Amino acid sequence: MRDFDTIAAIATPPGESGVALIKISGTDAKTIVSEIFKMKTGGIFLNSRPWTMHYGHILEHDSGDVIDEVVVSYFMAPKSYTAEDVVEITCHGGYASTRRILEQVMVMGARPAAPGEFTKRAFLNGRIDLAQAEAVIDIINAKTDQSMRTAMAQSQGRLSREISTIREKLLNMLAFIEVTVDFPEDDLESATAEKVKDNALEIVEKIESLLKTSGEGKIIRDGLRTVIAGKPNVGKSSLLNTLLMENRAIVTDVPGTTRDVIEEYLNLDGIPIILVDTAGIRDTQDIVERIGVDISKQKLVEADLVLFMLDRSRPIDNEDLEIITRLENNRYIVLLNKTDLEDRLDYDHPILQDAIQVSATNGFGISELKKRIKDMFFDGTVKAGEYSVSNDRHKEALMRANESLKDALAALKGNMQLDVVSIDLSTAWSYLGEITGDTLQEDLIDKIFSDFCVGK
Ligand SMILES: Nc1nc2c(c(=O)[nH]1)N(C=O)[C@@H](CNc1ccc(C(=O)N[C@@H](CCC(=O)O)C(=O)O)cc1)CN2
Ligand SMILES: Nc1nc2c(ncn2[C@@H]2O[C@H](COP(=O)(O)OP(=O)(O)OP(=O)(O)O)[C@@H](O)[C@H]2O)c(=O)[nH]1
Repeated sequence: MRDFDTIAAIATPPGESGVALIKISGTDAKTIVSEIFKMKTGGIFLNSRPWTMHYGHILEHDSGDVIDEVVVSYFMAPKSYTAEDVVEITCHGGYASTRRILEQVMVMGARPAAPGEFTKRAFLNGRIDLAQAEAVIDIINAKTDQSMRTAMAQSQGRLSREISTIREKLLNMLAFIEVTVDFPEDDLESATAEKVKDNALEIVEKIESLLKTSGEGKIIRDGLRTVIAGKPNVGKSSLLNTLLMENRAIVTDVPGTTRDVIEEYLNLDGIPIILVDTAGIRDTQDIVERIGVDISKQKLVEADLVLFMLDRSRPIDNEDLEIITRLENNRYIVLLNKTDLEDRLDYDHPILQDAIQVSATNGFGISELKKRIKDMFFDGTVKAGEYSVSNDRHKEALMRANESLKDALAALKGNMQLDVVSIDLSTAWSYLGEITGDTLQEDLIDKIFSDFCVGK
C-alpha cells in the first residue's frame, strides 16, 4: 500500500443534527486522536483494539478543556473504507462542535481532505476500482429506489466484473495470436483466425447488450429532464403542482435555478424526473419577462422531453404556433388542458393527433400522461434486477471498445496479418480498462474525484 499523509474532514452535512461524523484517515490517524481523546474507561486510545468503539471526551490539546462528548471508532488498515488506518469521531451535530474538533485534529497534524479524497484513497489503495468509486457518488445523488439499486449494484462491482471477464478473454485471445505468430511453421493461422473471430463476435454481443441498457440507465441515474412549455396562463404551474402533489421526490435546490424557472424532482414509479416549469413563452417588450422567456427557450434546448401545453378552451393562435416550431428537435407530448371547460380547439393541426386531454386542476388525464412518459423512454430493455450502464463515461468507453473489436473483425475478414488484429484487440482491452480505472490517465482520474463532496 502507498504511504499517504493523514487527512481529515467532516463527513456529515454542515448544520444542526443529532450527531456529526469527523473522519480521519492515514498512518497517523490513531496517534493524532490519542492526543485529544480522553476515554471514559481511563484506557489509552492508542492501545485500543481495532474495529472497536469508545466513549469519552475530546479535549483541547493545549488547555485540556473539554470540547465535546463523543464516540470514537478505530478501523485498522487495510480493513477500512480507505484501506488505511481510519478513526471516526462521532460528536454532537452542530457548527461549533464539529469545527472545533476538526481544528484540534489539524493542530495535531492532519491535513484537510480534498473532495472525494477518502474514496480516492480506497481506489488508489486497490480496495475498489474506479467504476465502484463512481458508484459512491451515484448512491449519494440517487433520488429514487431504482436509481439507488443501480448505483448499489455498480458499487458492489457488478459492471467491473463484467468488464474484467471481457478483458481476460481479450488477453487470452492476444496470447493465442502471439503463439501462432511466433510459430509460423505450425501453420495455425487460419484455425487461430477462426477462433479469434468467434471470441470477438461473442464479446461484441456482450458489449452491445450492455450498451442497450445505457439509455434507460442514464435516465435512472441522472433523471429525465422534462420541461413544461406553453403560452402564459395555459396551466403549466398547475400541472407541476398536480404532478408533485402525488409523487414529490426529494426537493433540492438545483444550482442555477433562476426565479423564473422552477425545478422539482418527481418520482415516477422509480424513474427520477426533473420537472422544469418555465415562464410562458411569448413575444414581449417587457425586459424582465423577456429574460424569463429567453431562459425558457434555453430550457427547451436542454430538455429530454417537452410537455407542450395548450389551453383547450381557446383556439390555437400564433403564439402557440411559434412554440410548436421550436419543438421540432425535441421529443414531446402535447397536452390539451382545461378539459372541464368548453372545447374551442380546431383539431386540424397535425400536432394535435396524439395529444392527451388533461385537466391540471382536477387531475383528469394525468395517469395517461404518466403512462405515456414511461412508454416513451422505457421499452423494458432494463429488466427488474438487471444492471444498467448509467454513466456516460462508461458508455463511451464501451462504444470505443466495440469499434476496435469491429475493426479487428474487419481485419480478420480481409485476411490481414494476425498482428494487425492484435493491435485492435489490445486497443479494445485498453478502452475497457478505462472503466475500471486500470488504463485511465491520472488527470482524468483526478477530475472524477473532484466532483465528489468533501468528507466522502
Ligand atoms: N461510520 C461509517 N458509516 C458508513 C461509512 C463510513 O465510512 N463510516 N460509509 C462510507 O461510505 C458507508 C459504508 N461503507 C463502508 C465501506 C467499507 C468499509 C470497510 O471498513 N471495509 C473494509 C472492512 C470490511 C470488513 O470488515 O470485512 C474492507 O472492505 O476491507 C466501511 C464502510 C456508509 N456508512
Ligand atoms: N378550468 C380550469 N382552469 C385551469 C386548469 N388548469 C389551470 N387552470 C387555471 O388557469 C390559470 C393559469 O394557470 P397557471 O398554472 O398559472 O398557468 P401557467 O401556464 O403556469 O401561467 P404562466 O405562469 O403565466 O406562464 C389559473 O387560473 C388556473 O387555475 C384546468 O384544468 N381547468
